Amino acid sequence: MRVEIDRIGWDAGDSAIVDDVTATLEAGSFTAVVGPNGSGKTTLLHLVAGLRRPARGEVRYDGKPLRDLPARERARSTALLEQQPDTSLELSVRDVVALGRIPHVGRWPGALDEGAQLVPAAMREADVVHLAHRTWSTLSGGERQRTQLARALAQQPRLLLLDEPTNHLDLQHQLSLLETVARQGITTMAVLHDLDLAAAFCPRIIVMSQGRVAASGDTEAVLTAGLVDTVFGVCATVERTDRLRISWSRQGAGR
Ligand SMILES: Nc1ncnc2c1ncn2[C@@H]1O[C@H](COP(=O)(O)OP(=O)(O)OP(=O)(O)O)[C@@H](O)[C@H]1O
Repeated sequence: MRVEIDRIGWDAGDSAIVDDVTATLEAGSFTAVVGPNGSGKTTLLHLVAGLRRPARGEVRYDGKPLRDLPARERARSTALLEQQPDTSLELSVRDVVALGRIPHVGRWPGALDEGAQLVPAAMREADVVHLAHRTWSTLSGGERQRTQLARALAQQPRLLLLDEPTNHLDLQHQLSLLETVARQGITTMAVLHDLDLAAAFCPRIIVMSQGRVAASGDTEAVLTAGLVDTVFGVCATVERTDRLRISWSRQGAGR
């Protein structure tokens, strides 16, 4: 799915939290959204998901204004992984993953029948097969994160929106989660704090600063040492070896 974000804005009281943001997510592309704390990344993700309605501008899915899409169609096409999924669920991991089928079948436990093939496949992809019978509330943060990814994959969305998906994950699982997402070929937008991971996995990037786009486009062109200093206030080294690498050295002068 191709997503156009066209001059969108969203306010809280008198403050513009997201302002005049324009970007395109090409079909099948993987885009990182980076920026300092409070720069509007999660709000932007929610606007693209349709959880918030822009006060200005519009979001289009394959050319159709998101506000005109029926809620069911939007729920089928878009999967959102939130930062802090609910912790009080008493469902098993397999049941949580099967919830991903609800937008398609519209009922429970039909979601489990219909997902007979897709649910285990998604669990294998996200490395949670061994947790199938564990209760959600007993999982570690990283196990929850991977279970939520399996739920999203079981949904077979056309747009995947991830809010800090590598939060809580050990290094091996950070890499495997991003590799798993990248090989799906689904249009994906992920809020990431780790610039090196964004550089390694996301060919496209949107850099947010104070609610606006500070820079966007091809990650290799956008992520320069100067930009990292200006936006994050950190001295960084950007190298192109086998891949684009970002390493920080110390606080910079930019902010
Ligand atoms: N409903 C709201 N009312 C008032 N302020 C809000 C509201 N939602 C978000 N904000 C403010 O808007 C700013 C952007 O929030 P947002 O969560 O989008 O930032 P972020 O870039 O995702 O931050 P972080 O990296 O810390 O997760 C923050 O200062 C936040 O406090």
